[in-house]
Amino acid sequence: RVECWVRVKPTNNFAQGLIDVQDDLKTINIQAAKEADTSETNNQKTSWSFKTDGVLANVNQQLVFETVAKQVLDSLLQGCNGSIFCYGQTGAGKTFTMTGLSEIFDNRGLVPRSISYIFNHVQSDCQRSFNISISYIEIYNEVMYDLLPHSFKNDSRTNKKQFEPLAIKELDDNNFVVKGMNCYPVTCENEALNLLFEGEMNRTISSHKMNRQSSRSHCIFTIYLQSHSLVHSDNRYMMSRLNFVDLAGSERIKKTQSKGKTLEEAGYINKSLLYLEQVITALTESNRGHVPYRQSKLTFFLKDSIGGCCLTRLIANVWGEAKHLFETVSTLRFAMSMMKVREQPTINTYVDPCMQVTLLEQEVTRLKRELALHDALNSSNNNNNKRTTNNYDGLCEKERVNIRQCVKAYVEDHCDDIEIVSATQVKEVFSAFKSIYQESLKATNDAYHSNYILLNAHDPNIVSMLQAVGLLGANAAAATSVTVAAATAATAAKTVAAVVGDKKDDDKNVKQSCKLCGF
Ligand SMILES: Nc1ncnc2c1ncn2[C@@H]1O[C@H](COP(=O)(O)OP(=O)(O)OP(=O)(O)O)[C@@H](O)[C@H]1O
Repeated sequence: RVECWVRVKPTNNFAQGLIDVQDDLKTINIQAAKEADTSETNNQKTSWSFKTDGVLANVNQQLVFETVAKQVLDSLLQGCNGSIFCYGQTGAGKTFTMTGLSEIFDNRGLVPRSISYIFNHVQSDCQRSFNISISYIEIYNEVMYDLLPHSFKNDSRTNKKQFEPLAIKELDDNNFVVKGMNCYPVTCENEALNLLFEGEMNRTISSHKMNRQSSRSHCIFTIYLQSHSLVHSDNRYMMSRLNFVDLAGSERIKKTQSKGKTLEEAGYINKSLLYLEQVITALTESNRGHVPYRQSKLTFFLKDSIGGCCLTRLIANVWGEAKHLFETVSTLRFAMSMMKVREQPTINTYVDPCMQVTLLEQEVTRLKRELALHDALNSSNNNNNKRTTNNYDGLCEKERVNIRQCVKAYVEDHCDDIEIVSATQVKEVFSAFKSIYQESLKATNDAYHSNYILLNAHDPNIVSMLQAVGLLGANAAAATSVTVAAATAATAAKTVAAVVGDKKDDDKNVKQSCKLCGF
């Protein structure tokens, strides 16, 4: 299931006694006080208990990264899709968690830390090669924009009209593309960070009573990874992507006192968050077939990014003051729904079409060669070029034994032909010849060594002894190589065979020689 973590924004007015984080650092109990603004939560209910995956209170950005993002990143590098959401009321710290503060290095958020983590990993991985690219979009007032349009280098945001709205085009039930969305390849951490900062500049931000720099849109920063093995030359590759979803904050108009444009924005924000909630609810209902993804751009875009095959994490940002108790309860309720969404991350493996073509071409060439040989063999066997069913796979054990028996029969002169119908068989026949030859060579050598010993023909004593017994002529001493085999000492050598140059002694001579030598 989807994991949900609660991040509590530091405040001097923490609602002590109303919000109680248990020792397990997972359970949050909330008790509404009379004076707290809880009128809209539930008329009857005044206490709640929420069991989450963990509460991150008074923790630094690094710990949030390690707790929430690391596992998703490792899985991304393995080829699984992932999503990290920040959800919560306006001003609760979503953007701080996601992007952080660029002025202070230690305050950088999940996105820059993740970029750094990914590049560290890919640069030290000698097993795979990676291609990384980045896109950054926002959904503002139910219209989708590219925060990194082609002209972004010379064009900072002053007016939304400068940006072309993007449209989602459905390819089939499971796939869609965002027409016109740019996806930039990046080769190092700095390139990726530059894109993040460029996109940040283009985000729609307004000021209201609860946040001077309130994001008025849902922003989705996506890192795409494609990787090939450097070790195995196969045609498969992996593709995965990770969405960092910084949702616009839900807000109560009464509190933010939004007017005019900000009021209109708040309407869109609240409505799209409601649609997101409906999607989450539908995903948790086991027998519900239809999930209303199409109700908003946000849910449509995130269709395959909430649970399912995608490893999903939610950070529920809360502002733990008594006056925000209603929003805290509502954020935690959303987290509870999200925790019911099931997930089963899967590795996205694809076949590289170019490599597939190369491999198939190689296979065709091999088969053509095989076929040509097959035809040649058939025509020489007077088969009128008629092709028989051919097996291009390796031979089975039975076929190998058969071929070996045929070759043996051929070598021992029991037959005149070996029937061959494929190149695989030719290979096997050669291999059978080789092994039969080696076996017979070994058998001959073994027999020779068990019956004879070798004498050194350069040893003058041996030479003069052989001359004395008449096995060598006087001039033969100059022979470059003399091999004399004598019967083993153990059996007192009954036989001596001597070969001097091309002179061969017959058995009778040998026997006489042995006697003379005293063998
Ligand atoms: N954990 C934190 N530590 C320090 N400052 C924080 C923390 N969380 C939030 N803040 C500060 O609170 C203010 C509001 O945070 P932020 O803009 O991230 O909220 P938000 O949830 O994104 O709001 P909105 O939905 O309106 O965009 C910022 O000045 C931010 O620096």
